[in-house]
Amino acid sequence: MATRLRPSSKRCAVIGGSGFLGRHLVEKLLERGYSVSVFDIRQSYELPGVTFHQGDLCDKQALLSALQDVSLVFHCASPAPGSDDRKLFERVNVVGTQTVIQACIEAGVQKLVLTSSASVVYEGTDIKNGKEDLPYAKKPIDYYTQTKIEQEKLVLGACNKQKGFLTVAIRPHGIFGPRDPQLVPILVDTARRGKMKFIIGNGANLVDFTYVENVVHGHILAAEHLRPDSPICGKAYHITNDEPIPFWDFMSEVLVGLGYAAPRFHLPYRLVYGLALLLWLLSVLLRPFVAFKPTFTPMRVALAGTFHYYSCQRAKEHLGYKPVVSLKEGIACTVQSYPHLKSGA
Ligand SMILES: NC(=O)C1=CN([C@@H]2O[C@H](COP(=O)(O)OP(=O)(O)OC[C@H]3O[C@@H](n4cnc5c(N)ncnc54)[C@H](OP(=O)(O)O)[C@@H]3O)[C@@H](O)[C@H]2O)C=CC1
Ligand SMILES: CC(C)=CCC[C@@H](C)[C@H]1CC[C@H]2C3=C(CC[C@]12C)[C@@]1(C)CCC(=O)C[C@@H]1CC3
Repeated sequence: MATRLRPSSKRCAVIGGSGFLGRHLVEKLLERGYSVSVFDIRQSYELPGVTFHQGDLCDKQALLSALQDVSLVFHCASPAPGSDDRKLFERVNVVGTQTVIQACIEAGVQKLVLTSSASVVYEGTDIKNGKEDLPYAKKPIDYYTQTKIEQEKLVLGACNKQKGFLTVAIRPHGIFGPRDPQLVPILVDTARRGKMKFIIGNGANLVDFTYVENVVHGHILAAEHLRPDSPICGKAYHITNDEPIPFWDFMSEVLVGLGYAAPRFHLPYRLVYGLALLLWLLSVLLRPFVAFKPTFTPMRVALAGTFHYYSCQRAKEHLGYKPVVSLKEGIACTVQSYPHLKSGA
């Protein structure tokens, strides 16, 4: 019988490696001497040292060919959080994650690092310095959050020291940086349409935003600390910039950096939330006749008007985590990386 070679510990796979976070992770892994297989539904770039496998993560056979001789897997694929396609979220985040776990076990992968989200505990109300022992949201704010919860439970529950399959989850929050397809582009689009004039609430709500390189750093630390004797097996870790900032100060710094005016006029939180709820209901009721997507969804209003920042103490103690890029530096690099989004461009 042929003996299966023990996969090299420097050979890894990044599922979702064509995406924003995934690509930054791939670049850092290459810098650190790993060879990388990317598995993604699309191929968005080419890099020496990277083998691309295009496929859907619900397809176990396709996954198995990407996981050959791989000892470490990062799973950071997900549909975009802005979508409201419940079936897609369930298929990719839940069924797909079950398939990833089965494929990892069959392929002899030893470590699986999941990109979860700090929002798994967020219900639309204030969270101040939240720790990992907060219960999962009983009423998740959307299908994205609901399926991120199920996904995290599946991955952490699959950790099995006896069978040599170790898992850990990283919970970042509000990732930003060069090539982010979401935060800065949506912000600029809203500003260009003249809708970024108002501050929702009193503007004092602190929120975590995390520069993408810090998120990458947290993932690699977790992978390298994941051993049978380590306390991190089967656990979740908040990874943020550890510099909570008023939501509207962060938005204003990015806007002003790109040449747009900062929002100035205050609107009461409850009023805006009520209006957003009404608009959302209307958009659902009218969907068969007219398609319109409100900019200020109840989810965005809640994120813009409440406190949601998290403690990274556990990551500091167990992983030796410390952000490598400050918020100020992160904002400067991000603004610089979007010349085409500058006002007047
Ligand atoms: N951005 C943020 O602020 C935060 C993100 N996260 C988590 O981080 C992870 C990465 O997010 P981010 O980089 O922003 O997202 P991206 O959308 O940029 O990257 C996700 C990648 O996964 C791919 N993908 C989607 N469905 C499948 C599938 N069925 N099979 C294979 N690949 C698939 C996407 O392709 P396509 O684009 O074609 O869909 C995309 O290339 C996600 O798990 C997200 O939940 C957590 C906290 C905050
Ligand atoms: C009010 C307004 C129009 C703000 C524009 C920026 C928003 C698009 C972002 C502000 C906070 C962001 C955020 C996420 C997506 C983009 C924002 C709403 C997530 C929902 C992404 C996925 C997660 O896991 C949690 C994030 C929380 C913060």
